Amino acid sequence: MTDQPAASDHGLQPGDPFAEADRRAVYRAIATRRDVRAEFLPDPIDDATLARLLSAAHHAPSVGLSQPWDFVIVRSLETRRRIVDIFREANEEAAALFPAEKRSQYRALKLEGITSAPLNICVTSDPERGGPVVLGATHMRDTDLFSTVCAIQNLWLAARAEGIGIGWVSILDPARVKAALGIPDRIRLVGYLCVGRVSGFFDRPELEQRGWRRRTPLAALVHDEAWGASADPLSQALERTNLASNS
Ligand SMILES: Cc1cc2c(cc1C)N(C[C@H](O)[C@H](O)[C@H](O)COP(=O)(O)O)c1[nH]c(=O)[nH]c(=O)c1N2
Repeated sequence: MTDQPAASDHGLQPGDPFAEADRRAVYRAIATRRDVRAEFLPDPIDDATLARLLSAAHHAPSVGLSQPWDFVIVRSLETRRRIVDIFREANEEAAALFPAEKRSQYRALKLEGITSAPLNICVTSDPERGGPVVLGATHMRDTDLFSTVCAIQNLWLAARAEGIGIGWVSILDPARVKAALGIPDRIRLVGYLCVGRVSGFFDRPELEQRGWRRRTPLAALVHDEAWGASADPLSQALERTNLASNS
C-alpha cells in the first residue's frame, strides 16, 4: 500500500497530461457524442462491450463514494413495448404543453428509440446507498442524482468511442416505468437509455439540425467573478475554441 497517487499503466508519470493523440481522442468523444433517436441498427451489443460501458459508468464520481446507481438491462421486446406505450401517453401530454405554433414541430420530432434499439438501460439512483448520512450530501439533497448523471455521461462517452449510440428518454411517467421494471418505490429513476449500434451520428445536436433550438455561445454562460460579469479576455479564447477540431 502507498499513499502516493497510482502510477498510470499507460506509460505516463503521475500527473502527466495524456499524450497528444489520447487527449484529442477524449475531446473527440466529447464533441461527437450525440443523442440518438432514429439511427439504431438491430445488431446486438455483445456482453463484453456492454460490460465496458457499464464499467465506464461505474467509474464515475459519486458523492461520498456512495455509487448510488443501478442499471436495469432491458432486452425483451415485450417489456420495451410496455415502455413505449408509457412514452406515447407522456408524449401526447407533453405536446399539449407547448404553444400551438411549436406543437406541430414538436410532434414531428422523433424523441425515442425504445423498440428500434436492441437494448435499453434504465439507470436509477438510491438516495440511501451511502447510509443515513453521506459525506458531501448533507446540504445538497440531490447529490445522489448528480452522481448518477455523471455515471450516465461516462457511459454515453464510452459508447460514442465504441460506435454505439445512446438516446436518453425522459418523456415517461417514472412511477409507471418503475412498476413495469419492478423497481422499488424509494429508488429514483434517472435515465432511460436506448442503446445500439448506429448507421451514423449527426455532426450537430439533432434538435439544432431540425431547427428546434441552437447551442448557446459559451462566452455568454461564463461569468467573471460574479454572476452577469462577462469573462473578457477569456471570452475571446472561448469563442476561438473548437472542441471538434481540438484546436
Ligand atoms: C436529462 C436529459 C433528458 C433527455 C435528453 C438529454 C438529457 C441530458 N435528451 C437528449 C437531448 O435532447 C440532447 O442531449 C440535446 O438535444 C443535445 O444533443 P446531443 O446530445 O449533443 O446530440 C432527450 N432526447 C429525446 O429525444 N427525448 C428525450 O426524452 C430526451 N430527454
